[in-house]
Amino acid sequence: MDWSSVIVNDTTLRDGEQTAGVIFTLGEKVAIAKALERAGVPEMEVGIPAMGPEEQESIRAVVAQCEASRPIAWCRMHMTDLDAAAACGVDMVNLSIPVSDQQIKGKLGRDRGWVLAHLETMIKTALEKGLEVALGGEDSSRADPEFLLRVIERAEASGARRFRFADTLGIMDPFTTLQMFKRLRAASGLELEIHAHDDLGLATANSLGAVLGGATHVSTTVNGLGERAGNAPLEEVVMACRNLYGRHTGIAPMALAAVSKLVAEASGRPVPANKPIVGEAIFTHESGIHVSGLLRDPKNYEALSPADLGRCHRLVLGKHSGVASIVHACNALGLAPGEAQARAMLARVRLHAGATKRPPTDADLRRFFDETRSVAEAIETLDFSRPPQAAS
Ligand SMILES: CC(=O)SCCNC(=O)CCNC(=O)[C@H](O)C(C)(C)COP(=O)(O)OP(=O)(O)OC[C@H]1O[C@@H](n2cnc3c(N)ncnc32)[C@H](O)[C@@H]1OP(=O)(O)O
Ligand SMILES: O=C(O)CCC(=O)C(=O)O
Repeated sequence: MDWSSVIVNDTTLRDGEQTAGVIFTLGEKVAIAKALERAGVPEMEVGIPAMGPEEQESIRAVVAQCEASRPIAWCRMHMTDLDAAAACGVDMVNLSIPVSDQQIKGKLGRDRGWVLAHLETMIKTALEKGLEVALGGEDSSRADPEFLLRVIERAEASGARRFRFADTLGIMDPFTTLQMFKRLRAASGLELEIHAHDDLGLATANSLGAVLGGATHVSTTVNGLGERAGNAPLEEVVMACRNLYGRHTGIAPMALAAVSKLVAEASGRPVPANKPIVGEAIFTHESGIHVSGLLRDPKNYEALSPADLGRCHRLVLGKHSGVASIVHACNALGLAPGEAQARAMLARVRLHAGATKRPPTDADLRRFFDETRSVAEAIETLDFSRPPQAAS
């Protein structure tokens, strides 16, 4: 295993499209796949062949354009699903099976013995059809860990190359995920993938826990699309693996913004302004102390390098600005207020922000400059060494 890298399996086109109300046209699917491939995403889940001819057509179209990325189809434990996948031209499937007692009994009406026997039959059949197999353990986080180990052992003996641990309901935390993956890693030589959902806002953290515990692969979706609260966002996983652990994904940070924009438009799910990595406002600063610190040295308030992402810092004026912000904004307009005038302008900026909830425009700032010039001049000529005169 190469512990300096992590392999991303992006499932925007499968779990991402399962977001309620989201649907990609064939053209959008191909465009997203191309963008992911250009960005350096090595694997992508491209859809569910069992859904029928239309889905199969779009899978074939995506497969046809994949050169560097490996397309993977999602299948249930049905022969017909495998046949449909093979007909789509993929050479690898994620063959999914519930592994928690809750779902084995409550969803499939089966028992553990059936799961072990059936996964063996299905993996062997897939291999005979020329399909490599990742066994997807649906609801792994609610499974009995001892049974999970038996599932993985049987999958390995049957010829699967990977086991995917799905936290289907997003109920894990990073610490238990780390321990779980250490245990699975110690027990098996298979590739191990984490598929994390974000119901508790922990999908990225749990994916990192899995990576530290020995996961070789991580499922992601662009902008964190996916069932309910979504999956681990591609952009967060890539940047956190790189910046925190020096683990490379081969995915270009510079490409993340464009992929995010494309998926936001195609999905009709806008990206919140403060969304980590790709949000429009993540490098925008208003607070006086931060702006003053940034102007002295950007490293004072830089979690990520905006340049790595093809971005730059943006400074705006508002209620929380300080004098340094005002002077900087004025200088950019060729204006040079002294300290007293800058303080007078700051009062105007705060009034403006309170009244409009917007930063001042350049024209507003020029007006504040003109309006405060005489006040500032008057203040600057005051002689504070003389006691104030009593009113007559
Ligand atoms: C956790 C996940 O994200 S799993 C992926 C979920 N994604 C989707 O469901 C999106 C696409 N789904 C579909 O288009 C449809 O549900 C289809 C084509 C897969 C199946 O459609 P239908 O035949 O109408 O079945 P329906 O959706 O009503 O029920 C699902 C069936 O799959 C079965 N099933 C669920 N998981 C599995 C599995 N891993 N292996 C085998 N069968 C399974 C269910 O038991 C149920 O079977 P039944 O109808 O014989 O009782
Ligand atoms: O089949 C799998 O590997 C996982 C399916 C899935 O999307 C999930 O359980 O959340």
